[in-house]
Amino acid sequence: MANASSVAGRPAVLSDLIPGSRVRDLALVVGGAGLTGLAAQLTFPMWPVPFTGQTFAVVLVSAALGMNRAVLSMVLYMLVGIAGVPWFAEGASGFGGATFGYIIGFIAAAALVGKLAEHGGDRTVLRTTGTMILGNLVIYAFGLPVLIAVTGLDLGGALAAGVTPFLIGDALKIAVAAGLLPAAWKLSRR
Ligand SMILES: O=C(O)CCCC[C@@H]1SC[C@@H]2NC(=O)N[C@@H]21
Repeated sequence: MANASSVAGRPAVLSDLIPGSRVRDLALVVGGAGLTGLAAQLTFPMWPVPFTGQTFAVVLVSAALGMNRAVLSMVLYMLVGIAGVPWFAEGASGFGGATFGYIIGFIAAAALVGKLAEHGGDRTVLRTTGTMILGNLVIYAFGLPVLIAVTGLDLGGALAAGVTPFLIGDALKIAVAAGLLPAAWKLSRR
């Protein structure tokens, strides 16, 4: 599942530095879903939307894996959770619910963050921060309509329940993730 630049011999995203192909890709996809499931259990219960570690995992995994593998990883995360594995926030599973839009948003964010990373959006702290902020905004954009539909909140109420309380925490998660990727590139000297 190589992308254009890794085919040309230059690693496009961090995980291209790992040798291998199919088995490597499978391990990365499964590992990314697993990390997101673990991060979902780092949670601070709030109603109707809990604070969790998921956004940290989503932006980190997406930038490190690139678009195709990241999208597959988040689709796997969603499908396994729908199938009954309790690895959504607070040990939940199944289809639907007030926070299901965010889970769909993880897939869209994976596409955007992964694509931007393939084009160098994870090479400096500043660029990585911008890439990850965009990904986080996509997660909110998918989360809000479902939150409104399921809870009956109006837009103002949904923003107050589903976005505003998370701005600082999500920014801190991005600050950590945005420091890790360029540092890893530097260590790899590529
Ligand atoms: O039910 C789930 O597994 C999804 C929970 C989504 C939580 C959202 S993601 C964006 C925002 N940041 C957080 O820490 N929590 C919410």
